[in-house]
Amino acid sequence: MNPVGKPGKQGALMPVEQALARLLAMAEAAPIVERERLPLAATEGRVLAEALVSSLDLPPWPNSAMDGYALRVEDWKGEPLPVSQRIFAGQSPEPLQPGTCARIFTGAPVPAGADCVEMQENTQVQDDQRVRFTEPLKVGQNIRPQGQETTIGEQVLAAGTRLGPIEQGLAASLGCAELEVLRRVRVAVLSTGDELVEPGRPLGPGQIYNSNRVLLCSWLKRLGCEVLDAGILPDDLPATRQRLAELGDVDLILSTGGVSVGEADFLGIALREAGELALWKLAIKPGKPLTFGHFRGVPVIGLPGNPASTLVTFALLARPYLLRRQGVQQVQPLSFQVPAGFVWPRPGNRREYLRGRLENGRAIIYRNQSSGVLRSAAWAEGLVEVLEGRTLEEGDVVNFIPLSEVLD
Ligand SMILES: Nc1nc2c(c(=O)[nH]1)N[C@H]1C(S)=C(S)[C@@H](COP(=O)(O)OP(=O)(O)OC[C@H]3O[C@@H](n4cnc5c(N)ncnc54)[C@H](O)[C@@H]3O)O[C@H]1N2
Ligand code: MOO
Ligand SMILES: [Mg+2]
Repeated sequence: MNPVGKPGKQGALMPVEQALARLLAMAEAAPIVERERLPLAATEGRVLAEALVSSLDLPPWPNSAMDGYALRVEDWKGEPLPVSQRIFAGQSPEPLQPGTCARIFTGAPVPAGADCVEMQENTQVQDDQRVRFTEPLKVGQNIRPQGQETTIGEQVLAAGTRLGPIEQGLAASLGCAELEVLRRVRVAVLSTGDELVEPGRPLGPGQIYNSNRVLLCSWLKRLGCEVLDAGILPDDLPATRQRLAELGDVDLILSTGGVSVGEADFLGIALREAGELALWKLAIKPGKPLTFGHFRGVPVIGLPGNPASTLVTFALLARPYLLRRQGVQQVQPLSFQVPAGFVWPRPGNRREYLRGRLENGRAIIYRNQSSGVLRSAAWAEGLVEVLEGRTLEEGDVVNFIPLSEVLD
């Protein structure tokens, strides 16, 4: 049952669902609970700490959905009705005089005594300014009743809701100037690898530029996290231990590289020796050596260093973990089924997440699916999921996960 193998051993691969379920359970066991009260405009991307309960009826009073005339349907007997008042949005009308109608505009309160609004296009105004109604009238028509959207005391948003423009707009419509949100998740980002050089510096022999660092830091910020950029860590066991210990005051250490079985892969070893390793080696491609554990009680996710592996495992595993730490329930990206526009002749023992896009309603994939090729993801619109053990003919149905679903 325990999937965690020893370095160098080809242990059993853990299915992706099982790994995700374990990660989410561990996230739930370490929830972020500290809160802060923020001005509404500053809550974008944050998570509600408590349910948002309406303190008013919305709309607060019946109001007109149209520009036209308010009347009591019973009063219309075929004889034109005189106009007894004009009501604009923002005004407070008098009760409607029996036997009359009121000129009314969209959003204006419907006067007491009126039970119908007719749009002006279905009326004729006589020379004497009385109004004739040209279509049948119905009680309630074009009136937005009090509390139609929300009534006092109703829960409008649940705790754990991520706040975006729509939720902020909804909170504003209820008059909330501030919201109680969870504090940001603090994530330390570590790039491991002796070969890494930051962009802007010359490349020496054997060196490559560090792309994972900016990719993850930007992505985490979009997810509302507080990012501690912990720079590059050399491939060295004592240095790895020391750096992990230094990064204590965070909710998560997120590193890339150094999790496979090479002689310069030290993250997993440091966790095994001085920490605790909970997950290692998943049936996912790219991303097999994904590592999860704790170092002195601090959760550590070690994403595989290949840039496309970093991207896929962050999207499908680390992102849900981070969101669930904040109590977010909807952590899995929405996806849909499309016919494959490619052939997949050889079944794999890992679930593949191919970088693909849609063309004429079919999923096509980037020509080079190497986990080192980040360009595949820049070209792609989504991840095409190919299950373990499957082959595909053109037209077979595959699951497509839009990248836009995981980027924030
Ligand atoms: N004998 C085996 N070798 C490997 C296996 C295996 O099962 N047996 N698994 C392979 C798989 S799958 C993956 S994925 C990689 C993962 O390796 P690590 O996570 O240990 O990462 P590194 O070895 O440190 O680096 C891999 C690759 O990625 C480049 N890299 C690393 N960090 C960055 C960065 N910040 N920016 C850009 N590129 C980065 C690095 O230079 C390597 O090319 O292991 C396979 N090996
Ligand atoms: O699983 Mo690795 O990410 O194939 O390259
Ligand atoms: Mg390695």
